Amino acid sequence: MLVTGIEILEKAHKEGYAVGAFNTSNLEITQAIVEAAEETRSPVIIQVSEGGLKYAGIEAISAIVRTLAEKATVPIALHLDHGTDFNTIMKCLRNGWTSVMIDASKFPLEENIQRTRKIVEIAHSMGVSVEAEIGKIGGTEDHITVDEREASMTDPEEALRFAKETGVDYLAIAIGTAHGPYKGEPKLDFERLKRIKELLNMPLVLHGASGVPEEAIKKAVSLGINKINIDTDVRQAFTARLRRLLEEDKEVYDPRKILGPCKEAMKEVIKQKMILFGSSLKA
Ligand SMILES: O=C(COP(=O)(O)O)N(O)CCCCOP(=O)(O)O
Ligand code: NA
Ligand SMILES: [Zn+2]
Repeated sequence: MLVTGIEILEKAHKEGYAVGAFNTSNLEITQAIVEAAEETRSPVIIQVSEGGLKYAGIEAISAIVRTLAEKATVPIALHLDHGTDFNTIMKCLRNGWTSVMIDASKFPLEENIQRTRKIVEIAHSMGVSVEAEIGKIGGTEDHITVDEREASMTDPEEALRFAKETGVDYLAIAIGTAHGPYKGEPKLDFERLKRIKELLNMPLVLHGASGVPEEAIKKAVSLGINKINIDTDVRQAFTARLRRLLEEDKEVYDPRKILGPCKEAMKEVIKQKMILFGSSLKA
């Protein structure tokens, strides 16, 4: 069933587990996420980035996700990932999204608070939950120095003020992860996470979780992460299966015979994540 993000994440926060938030931009990825959630009995957040909306068209991808989510027997939220454009966020709200992220983290704190509060007021008036970001979660391609990385991490006291002044439902924090594949091993600042959770006592979001070792994920969940964003690992599962399939079968030409196995490969990766995050059997 289609539910709001806070319905899923409030329970995860109270019971101390995390829920996967997986990006989609087409039918097969959406099917892989929903089937993985059904087979592991997990709640799940299906999210679309602004790039994904451009690729699929907001009406089409909204119809695919909402149709599959409403038929599913596990709770599913439809979430806008990294919403930066006001009109795009409003379009998602008009298209039945049940959760939106306003990512104003590139602005100074005061402006991030103003922009976030505005979206919270509108979304809450429509019964939709809101995620925001404080601190900067870059991409692994960003060439930043160690001090810059340190400076980009979330300041716990600022996070407390941000949460209080915006009314946001769940907060994306920067504790050392980055979008995209990692070159070395990411080092998460667990002390910082622990402090933020103690101060805020609300659902917290980890971006850039693909490529983070399982032990670090488990520790982050034990310290209070409740929503975990995964995109790169699913993309890589799709592409690895595709390459192998075309290598092994030079004759195949039916997209269903190509996309079908790729969907299965993505589903297996997603199921493993759901079990790792502790969301299996929580639906
Ligand atoms: O935090 C994450 C995922 O992080 P990951 O890369 O570690 O999986 N996300 O928020 C997903 C980012 C998706 C970006 O999509 P576009 O390419 O369409 O802009
Ligand atoms: Na990553
Ligand atoms: Zn992200």
